[in-house]
Amino acid sequence: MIPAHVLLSGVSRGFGTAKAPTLALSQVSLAVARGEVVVLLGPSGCGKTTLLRLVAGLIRPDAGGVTVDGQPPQPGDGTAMVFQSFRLIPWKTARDNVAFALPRLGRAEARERAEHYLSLVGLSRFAKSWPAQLSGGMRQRLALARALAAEPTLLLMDEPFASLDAQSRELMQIELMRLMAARPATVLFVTHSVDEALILADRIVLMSPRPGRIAEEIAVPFPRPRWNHDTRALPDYALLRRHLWERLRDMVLNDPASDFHGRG
Ligand SMILES: Nc1ncnc2c1ncn2[C@@H]1O[C@H](COP(=O)(O)OP(=O)(O)OP(=O)(O)O)[C@@H](O)[C@H]1O
Repeated sequence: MIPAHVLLSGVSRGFGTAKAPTLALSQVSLAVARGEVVVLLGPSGCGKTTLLRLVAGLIRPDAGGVTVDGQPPQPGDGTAMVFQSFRLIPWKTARDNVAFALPRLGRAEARERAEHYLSLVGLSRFAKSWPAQLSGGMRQRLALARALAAEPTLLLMDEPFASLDAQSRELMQIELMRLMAARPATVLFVTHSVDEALILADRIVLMSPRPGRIAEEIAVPFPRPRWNHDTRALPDYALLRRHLWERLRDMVLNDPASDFHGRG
């Protein structure tokens, strides 16, 4: 059997105080193969970000185990993260934002690598621009270039396209798929969007809240590459979309902590 790249075994993680505890994740087990794109889909508070932070080595589980390449994860270590808030350094140019993320390289080599990745995301002309001079979509491309420039084997993406307009979001999804086809990495991608999950994932992990658990895992059968035909026109797309949407809706309507509890 091929060993998993990322492995969570019976992981539980809580926050808060003894009087007001929150069980963010309860008994979560998940194996992610090398090069697989797994999308974590679920309503607010189901522990998606907590799961990513555990895999990044930013926090430790209270119970159970997390390994990356068979070892407890350490921040850095071949793993890159991309967030919804771009987390760019405002006083550095686009090129230097990317180069800054490559501290192990010499200055000239880091700049050269930065320029290469800026060209891959179509930002060569903006290498000397400040983040404030870029549109939202361009800033997210810059954040993606910065993550990819470290040439990670594991990419952790926390709602990276959520703040983009609909058109930029679709273009970024295609961009990500193209980049992953050229230089494969294992990807754990968090989203609230059913369509984003269906377009990007090899496998969708549907999570339910309070406590965060895996409710269902779905292998996404659509052929790749998915950018050169209309995946959404496939009959199975509508079926899967409806199934996921109904499950998410039911989770939200049945969650006493949700504003939508009991409606519908
Ligand atoms: N640092 C923290 N301190 C206290 N509670 C936390 C902390 N991090 C997460 N939680 C709680 O754990 C639960 C899961 O949070 P998490 O952010 O992982 O969920 P999520 O699925 O990513 O949510 P969203 O989709 O809204 O980002 C929530 O109830 C949250 O309030």
